[in-house]
Amino acid sequence: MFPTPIPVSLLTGFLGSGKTTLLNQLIRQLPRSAIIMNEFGEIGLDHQLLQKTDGPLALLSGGCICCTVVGSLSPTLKNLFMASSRGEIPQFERVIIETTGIADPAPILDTLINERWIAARFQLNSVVTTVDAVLGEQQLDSYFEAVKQVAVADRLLLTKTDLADQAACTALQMRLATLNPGAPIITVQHGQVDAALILNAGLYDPSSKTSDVNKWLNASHYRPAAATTLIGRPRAEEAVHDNRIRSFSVTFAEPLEWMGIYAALQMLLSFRAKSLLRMKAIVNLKGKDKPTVLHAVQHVLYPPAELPEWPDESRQSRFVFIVADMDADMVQHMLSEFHSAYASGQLPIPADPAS
Ligand SMILES: Nc1nc2c(ncn2[C@@H]2O[C@H](COP(=O)(O)OP(=O)(O)OP(=O)(O)O)[C@@H](O)[C@H]2O)c(=O)[nH]1
Repeated sequence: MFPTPIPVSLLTGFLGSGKTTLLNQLIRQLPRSAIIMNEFGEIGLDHQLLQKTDGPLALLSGGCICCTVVGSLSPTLKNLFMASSRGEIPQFERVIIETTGIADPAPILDTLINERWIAARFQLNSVVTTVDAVLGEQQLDSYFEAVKQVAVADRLLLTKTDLADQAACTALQMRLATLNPGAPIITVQHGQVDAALILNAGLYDPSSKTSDVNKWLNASHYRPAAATTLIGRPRAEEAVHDNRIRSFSVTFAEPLEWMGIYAALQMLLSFRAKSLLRMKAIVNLKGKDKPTVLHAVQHVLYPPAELPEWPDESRQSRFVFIVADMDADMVQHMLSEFHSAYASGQLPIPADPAS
């Protein structure tokens, strides 16, 4: 038996958008946090901007955490855990990973989910993305990485609002809400924010020790797949990256065949991993009274988890997707066709479909 996994929050956001400033505020409120900072250069500087913290601090220097140094994340987490268990460093109750400004969160999540030793002890709790109120528009226009960081966030923090005019802030907020309708947008100045508002965005809230699936899924904020052919603001030249992103929901009234859903998701994850930025779902599976929750990021599908009860009266299966360069109709079609093929016996169900 392992103890409750330690929550891990991923702090991302474009270069200079205020990640370290925010981190300084967070560690004041959450002194028992272990901090992992990823810096591009061989000699990192960012950590020198970090104020003194009571918790342990680890640096991943010399490359980006999502590519060159991704292999270092797992030993770093292991070392922190073991050193804390042996009493060599202070005990910590959460981990905050600050990525470089252009990191892709998927490989980081891959480490957290697919390495068994790590997955038994750590659990992703939130992806927080900072967006610069002054330069954010321009960065979203120029860099698809910035758009993806917004699209995968659980919480969006609009920083430097003291420097931007109100109209620009409002326009940027509308753009962010279009790119990621499910993530609350919180405005911050000099990183000042209540940590409780931005951390604990995962399905399981370690502070209250409860799951709030409706809050996590936020399905009502997403348009149905059929209504998403044209979303967002008009297709201006400079918003070309935004036009590649689609967010939508897919619902099913009838209980679903797990093997069909699993096969459809595996196809998407295997062949369109780069396009599947994020998927969350609460699913009514045939033969099960309780709901199953699913969560995927690019090629990574979290292990399905059964919830103790339905969050409301509805027994519909609800999926929300955030995708890039992928057609909402195609996704809906695949889920529906694979479900039907297995439900009707066209495709045989293996003896133990969950394995
Ligand atoms: N005026 C103002 N300045 C801010 C605010 N937030 C951050 N800054 C400043 O913006 C600059 C960049 O902030 P950082 O926190 O270092 O940004 P970062 O995202 O960690 O930067 P990289 O690690 O280089 O990607 C610093 O000079 C901060 O003091 C804010 O809300 N208002």
